Formats: sequence, C-alpha cells, structure tokens
Amino acid sequence: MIAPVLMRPGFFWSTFWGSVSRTHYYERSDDYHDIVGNNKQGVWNVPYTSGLQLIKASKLSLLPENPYKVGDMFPPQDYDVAFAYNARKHGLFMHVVNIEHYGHLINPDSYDTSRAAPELHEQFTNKLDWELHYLHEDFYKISVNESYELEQPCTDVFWFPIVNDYYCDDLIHTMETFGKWSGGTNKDERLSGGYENVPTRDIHMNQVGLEDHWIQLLKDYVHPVQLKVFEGYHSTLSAIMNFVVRYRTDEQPSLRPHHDSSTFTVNMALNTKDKDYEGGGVRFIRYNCTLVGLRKGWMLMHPGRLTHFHEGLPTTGGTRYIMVSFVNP
Ligand SMILES: O=C(O)CCC(=O)C(=O)O
Ligand SMILES: [Fe+2]
Repeated sequence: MIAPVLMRPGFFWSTFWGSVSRTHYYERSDDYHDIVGNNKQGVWNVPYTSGLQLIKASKLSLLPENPYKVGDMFPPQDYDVAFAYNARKHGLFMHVVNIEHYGHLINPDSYDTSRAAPELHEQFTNKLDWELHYLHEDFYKISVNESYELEQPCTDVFWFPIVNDYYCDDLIHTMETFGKWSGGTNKDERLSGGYENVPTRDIHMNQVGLEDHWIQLLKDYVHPVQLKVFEGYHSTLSAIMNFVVRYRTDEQPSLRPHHDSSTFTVNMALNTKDKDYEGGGVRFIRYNCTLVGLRKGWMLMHPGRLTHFHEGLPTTGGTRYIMVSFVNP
C-alpha cells in the first residue's frame, strides 16, 4: 500500500500517522514534522494512512472480509483506524511517499454551503487556497514589490491591485443576497452614536460575518503597502468602519464633499465603469484631481483627515459598488 504525503498547509494535519498508541490511535513520531514538512524525503513505512491509498489488488486477500471492523468488543471502532489496524495485523505494509510534491489537503471543517459565497469565508481555514483563488495576480509583482513605484494618480493617493474579479463578484453577491442596505440617511443605528454625518447606502462587513476576514486582509496585504507609501507610520490596522457602498441613480448616486474619519482610507472598486455603471469616480477637491474609471480589485489609499477633502461623483447609470474602510489609528 502506498499513499502520497498530503497535508493541510499550516496545520500539520496529514494523510498519515508516524506512530500509533497502544489504543491504536494517533501518536506523534519523532520524524513526523520532518516528513510532513519535507525536511526528510523518501518512502516511509507507517502504521496508519487515510484518505487516499493505492493498494495492490493481489494483496487485498490478506485482509479480513470486512477490513473496516476489528471485532465486536473493543475499539478501534472508527473505520479508518480499524482498517489500518487490520492492515498492520495481517502484514499489509502501509507506506507514504514525499519525494515529490503531490498537492495538499483542504480543511472542510468550516465550509458552509448555505452561504452566498462560501469561499470568501475560507480566509482563515484554507488560507493558501483562498490566496490562490482571490488575490490579484499582480499583487506580489506590483503592490509589495520594493522596487516597484506605485501609481499615484492624485497627490498622496496611492493605487494598487489587491484582489481579482472573483473576490469582487463574490463580495457583491454576498451583499446583494443579504440585501439590507442602509437607508442612506443620517440616522444609523449600527453606529454607537446612532448618527452618520456623511451617509452612504451601504452594508457593513460585520453584518455579513466578514469583518474579521476583512481586518485580516488589511493586516496581511494592505499593511505592507501602507508601510511602503506612508513610511515610518506603524498602523495597527484597526478599523470599525468597513463597508460596501452601492450607488444608483434611483437611490443614492453620489456623496457630497467630506473628510473621512480615518487616519487613512482604502477605497476599492468592485466593478467596472461603462460595463456595470456610468459616471461615478472620486474627486479630491484640494488637488483639483478627479479619478474616474477606477480598476476593479484595485485599491485607492489616501489620508482621511485634513488634506484629502473629497466627494463621490454621481453615478449616472447602472450600479457602482466600492468597498471602503476607515483605518484608525
Ligand atoms: O465614491 C467614492 O469613491 C468615494 C467614497 C467615499 O469617499 C466614502 O465612502 O467615504
Ligand atoms: Fe470618503
């Protein structure tokens, strides 16, 4: 019997055990971490494998009729543990191999198919897959590359790619499925004071169970960029205002000039001008600088108070969506 070494990245959870205890369950072996971590490579005879195995057909006759059961009176009762027990007992040797990289396991524990976009929620449990699925393909090339000068379309407004179209589409889908857009009025019970000075039609990330995920995104992917452009400022990346804004001609099409209550603001376009909406954009009044046609999945980062008085320009057709976060301090 032979099986590839596969693991859940970051969790040391794999397809084999290096040792078993007297009750036939898991026991850590001295070399377990070296084998799953690929520090030692080879073909290893192990006392337990699960999930994916290649068995030589002629050897199957070694096993009892029901190899998933040990006996009536005693454990192991779990079928996989019983199978490994029977294999050991009857001389069917189990091996794992890690000479090549065969891929990895996902962690299905928290995957919830009742969610509008379940993958969005996998940022903690399946971080590697989440990154492969959602990070913008130019994120490493542009955003965190020391030798790459970020675009600065207006004074101290930096512009860089973060996530791809899947992320943007899944986030819009999540918000539209939830559907409880705010009234766009000054009265806002979600805020501690109950009053929003510059209201938008929005849904906050905490309303759809994605606030922790978003904060982690800020820490993992926005923080390195922030350190690059606002050098020497060590933000804790805390933000209590994280929300998706919806602009429509028949609702709220624009946002009057204002300052944000933030040290710096990130504003990420979730869809595309002239495809999904017309008009729109943002204007930084002090610099007489207008940005339209902002790229989907790209983020604007700018100071929130004092210098960057700005407004959301009228959306004249379709629906424009942006993801905004006020980072403090
Ligand atoms: O429409 C925009 O891009 C500006 C949004 C904005 O300034 C805000 O939500 O505070
Ligand atoms: Fe703003």
